[in-house]
Amino acid sequence: MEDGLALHHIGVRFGGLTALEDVSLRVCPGEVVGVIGPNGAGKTTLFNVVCGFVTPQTGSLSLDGRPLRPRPHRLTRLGIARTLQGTGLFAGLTVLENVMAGATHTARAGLLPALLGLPRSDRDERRLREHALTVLDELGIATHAGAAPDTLPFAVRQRVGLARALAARPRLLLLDEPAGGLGAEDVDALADLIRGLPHRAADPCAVLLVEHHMDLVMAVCDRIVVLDFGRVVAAGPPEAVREDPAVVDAYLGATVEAERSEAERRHEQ
Ligand SMILES: Nc1ncnc2c1ncn2[C@@H]1O[C@H](COP(=O)(O)OP(=O)(O)OP(=O)(O)O)[C@@H](O)[C@H]1O
Repeated sequence: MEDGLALHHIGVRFGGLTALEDVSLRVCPGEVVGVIGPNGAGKTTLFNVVCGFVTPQTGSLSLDGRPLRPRPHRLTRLGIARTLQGTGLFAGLTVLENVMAGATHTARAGLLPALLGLPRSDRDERRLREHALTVLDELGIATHAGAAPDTLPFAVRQRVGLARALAARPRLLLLDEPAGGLGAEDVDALADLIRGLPHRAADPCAVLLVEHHMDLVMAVCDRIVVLDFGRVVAAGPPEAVREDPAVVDAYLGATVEAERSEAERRHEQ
């Protein structure tokens, strides 16, 4: 039995442009797997393939060894949840309601009983509310349960987005640039949180992390896949990937170069 998510030889073209070519990767239960690469390397396209926003022209996906054809609205039923860049929270709902919205598919009663206010939906709602509060508590933001998201600092809103995804009790969480817009201290706290996700006592979940932030990826991932021009140029544990000449060339080299130019620019000022 092949547990977890696997991408097999995925290829995506947009007109004449090859966004992904022959990309294979696997995320097993208990793992945090990172996808990094320079701008335009194909990270977002890969994320969109797993979410079902982009259908690859070649290759296939599987979940626990069974063929997977992801559709964005069916992901949570497959045990997959995602966060997107930014927080994407509903402004008209409280923090708690936003998190409950992440788990509505687990409610046994359908929408109609809920609209009619029938007793079974009351029970469902109580269950959802309790679970949402537990997740908010786990993420250290339960005190904000009654707040409107747009009154909260970005780092808290970002956690609410994460809580909403976790409320769906996923076995696999897809994170798209979760460090975007966070300060160094918040990135450290996020790293601790991500590292713990596969080891949660209730609802442990593996993580696929697509991220620019090199320090975060190096700190939390068991394995890293490096893309460049849509191809996998390196894959392995962080310490091996960090040393890989292809990575230094494709990604770290570019970063070091950019940092050096920035330092020189500051020095000249
Ligand atoms: N919908 C689209 N139509 C046409 N080209 C696209 C589309 N989406 C992505 N591309 C192109 O595919 C390539 C890969 O883009 P992608 O956004 O996946 O890279 P990325 O690694 O996420 O980059 P970044 O770090 O800048 O977000 C790029 O050349 C991009 O311009």
